[in-house]
Amino acid sequence: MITISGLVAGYGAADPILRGVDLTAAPGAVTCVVGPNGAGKSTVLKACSGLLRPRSGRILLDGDDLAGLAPAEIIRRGVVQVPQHHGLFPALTVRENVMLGAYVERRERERNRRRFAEIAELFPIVAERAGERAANLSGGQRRAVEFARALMLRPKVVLLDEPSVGLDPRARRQLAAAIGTLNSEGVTVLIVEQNVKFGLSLAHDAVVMEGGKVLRSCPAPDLLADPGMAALFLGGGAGGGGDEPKGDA
Ligand SMILES: Nc1ncnc2c1ncn2[C@@H]1O[C@H](COP(=O)(O)OP(=O)(O)OP(=O)(O)O)[C@@H](O)[C@H]1O
Repeated sequence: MITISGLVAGYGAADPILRGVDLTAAPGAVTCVVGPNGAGKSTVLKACSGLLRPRSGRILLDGDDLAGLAPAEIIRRGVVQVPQHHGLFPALTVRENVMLGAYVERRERERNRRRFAEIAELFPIVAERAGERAANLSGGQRRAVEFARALMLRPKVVLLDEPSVGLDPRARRQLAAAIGTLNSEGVTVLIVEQNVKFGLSLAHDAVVMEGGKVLRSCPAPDLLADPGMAALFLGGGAGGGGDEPKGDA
């Protein structure tokens, strides 16, 4: 469980982008953060993974405060972020890319080898294309390999920053299946998604952000059914992503 309270964070000396964010990602659930462009959604993930040092507030992982810890320490504690773009090394094989997920524990060779075998069972693409260069994969297949890599250290929490960007509908279905696989491993998933309907259709819980604050937290189906949602997202320029019907995943 991740519990964020009073989180204030920003870039350089400028005014903070996050102005007191409170949100919870329930254990074993998928929580989707939505909101207009510039709301601060990705900034929340950067603070959780240690890429951005919060100015104040707490980010509790099962009661321990992660705020201000170094990224490598946060990974060791069980929180892994899947980056938005260019997550794989194209010249390396699928296997090499997945094994990099255990880089901070690279001396544990035997344990990592066993974990790779488990992950290859969870994600068929990893088993089927293990020896092939990542450059040869489709967009949806790459996302699956990125998720596989994120599982190497048995994380408690996986942070996904706009995973559907650039994917066609078929690849989005593969992505949805891969997120289901992450979740079936008992991982808590915190996802930021521009494609609001797609993100909410995968999620148990929803968090709406605007202007660096949380406007609303509720079950994802409640937000999907809310007629005010379209006004917020279409009006706010986030584009609603209305091409992905609920349940299509
Ligand atoms: N590295 C950075 N340096 C300075 N400002 C930044 C940086 N990254 C983001 N920002 C600013 O922080 C604000 C929030 O950005 P953030 O990426 O968190 O928003 P978001 O809700 O994820 O929106 P989007 O969907 O457009 O990515 C924006 O005004 C953005 O310009």
